Amino acid sequence: MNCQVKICGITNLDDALMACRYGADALGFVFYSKSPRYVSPETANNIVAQLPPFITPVALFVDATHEEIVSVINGSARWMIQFHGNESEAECCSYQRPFMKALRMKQGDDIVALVDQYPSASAILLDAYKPDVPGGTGEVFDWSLIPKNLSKPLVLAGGLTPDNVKQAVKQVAPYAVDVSGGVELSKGLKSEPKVRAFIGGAKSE
Ligand SMILES: O=C(O)c1ccccc1N[C@@H]1O[C@H](COP(=O)(O)O)[C@@H](O)[C@H]1O
Repeated sequence: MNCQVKICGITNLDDALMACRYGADALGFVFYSKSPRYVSPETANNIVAQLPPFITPVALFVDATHEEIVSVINGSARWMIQFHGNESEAECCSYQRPFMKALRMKQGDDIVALVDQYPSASAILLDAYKPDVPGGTGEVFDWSLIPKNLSKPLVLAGGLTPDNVKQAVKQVAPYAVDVSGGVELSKGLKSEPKVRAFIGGAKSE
């Protein structure tokens, strides 16, 4: 299976084009102002306008307002949305764009039931849970907690790196992997060797 790869936390055009050159399928842009990877709608839409064809830009929000979301997605018909907060199915659907819903893995959660709350999602992203931090934590969760019978394509996230992505793809067989901190040089800036190694590792399985 060709595992899809999303490189998240893109803040500049050079990193975006570099990730595309090494085979990224999707690029994530963080519109959560408390994140060190925050990017403005103007900058992000300017980058998206210069992306090669067939690359999916993903707009990441954490409990954002309707106005914030619309101010981004109105800039391009190419946007897919990643909801990384406590958004309901009804809210996620209301933008009439393809979306994925992030769920943060806590011991004891009924993941199958949580996934089933989002029947309109194109995919479900599973990330590590850390209190008070919505994502981009760099932490890995216990992949053995992932149920085999999820009703949606799975995007695996949380603490993935060039060193563990191959094992993750082998063990979990996700539809896609998503990485932010694991391919950075510093917060918000991507490392070319790490991006190359990550995508190569994910797609070698
Ligand atoms: O990247 C961020 O700063 C971020 C902020 C708020 C919510 C989500 C965020 N990123 C997403 O978090 C996961 C895991 O990131 P990491 O690889 O562990 O750094 C991933 O889905 C990012 O898209």
